[in-house]
Amino acid sequence: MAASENSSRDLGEFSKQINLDSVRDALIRQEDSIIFSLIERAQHPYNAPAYGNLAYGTSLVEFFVKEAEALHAKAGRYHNPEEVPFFPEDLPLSLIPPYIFPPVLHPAASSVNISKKIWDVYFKELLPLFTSNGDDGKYAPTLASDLICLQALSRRIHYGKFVAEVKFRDAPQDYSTHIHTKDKDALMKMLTFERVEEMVKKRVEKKAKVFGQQVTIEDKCGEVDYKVDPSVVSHMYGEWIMPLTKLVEVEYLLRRLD
Ligand SMILES: C=C(O[C@@H]1C=C(C(=O)O)C=C[C@H]1O)C(=O)O
Repeated sequence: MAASENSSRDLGEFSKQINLDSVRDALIRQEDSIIFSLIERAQHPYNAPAYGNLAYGTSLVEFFVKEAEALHAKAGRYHNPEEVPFFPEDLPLSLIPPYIFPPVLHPAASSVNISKKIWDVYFKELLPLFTSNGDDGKYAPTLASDLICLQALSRRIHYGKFVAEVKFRDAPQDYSTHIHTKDKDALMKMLTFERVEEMVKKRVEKKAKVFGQQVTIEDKCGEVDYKVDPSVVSHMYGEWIMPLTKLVEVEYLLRRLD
C-alpha cells in the first residue's frame, strides 16, 4: 500500500488496537525468525577471520553490515519503527515513498537504540555458544547469516518499546510515578513478569527441538541430533535476549513523558 492509501483514521484505529496480547503474539512469532536464523548460522564454524580487523581498520563483518544497511535504507527498511540499524550514521535516504506506520510509540522512541550492546553481546557471548570452533573459509554466507541473526535479535529486543508502550497505557499513573523519579529499579520490577519469562524459555527450547531436528522419511529411534542445542537457545533468552528487551522497555519508559 502506498503512503497516501493509509488514511489517518485507519492509523488511529490501529494505534488503539495494539495491546499486551498482540505484542506478546508478535514476540512469539519473532522467536521463529530468531531460531531459524541461528540454525542457518550454525551451519558454519565460528570463522574468526570474518571478525578480525582488516588492514584499513575495519572488519569484514562491519563492512558487510554497513553496506547491507545502506542498501536496505534505500529500499525504505528504516521507515519502520520496528527496524533499528546498527550503523545509523550516514545512511542513504530511501528511494521509495515512505509507508506511514501507525503512530503507536511516543516520538522519543527513536532515541532508544541499544544496537551497540546487541552487537557486542552477539559476537562476544552468543556466537561462540552455538557455533563450532574452526574456519571453513566461507565468509560471505557466514556474514549473510550473521546479518539475519543480528536483524532478528535487534527487532525482537527493540520491540521492547512497543511492549513498554502498552504496559504504560494499561497503568499510566503507576508508571508515571516512577518515571518522574527516574526510578529504573522500580520500573524494571513493574514491567517484569517472571511467569511469562519462564514460559518463553520453555517454548523457545521446544521450538529449537522441533525446528532443528533432521527430518527423515522413516521414523528414527534413539538420540536426536539438533542443529542448535535447544538448551543453549533457552539460556540465550534467559541471559541476554529478555534482559536486553527489558532494558529497552525501561529506557523507553524513562522518555515516555518527555
Ligand atoms: C516482553 C515482556 O516484558 C518482560 C520481558 C519478557 C521478554 O522479553 O520476553 C517477558 C516478560 C516480561 O518480564 C512481556 O511482559 O511480555
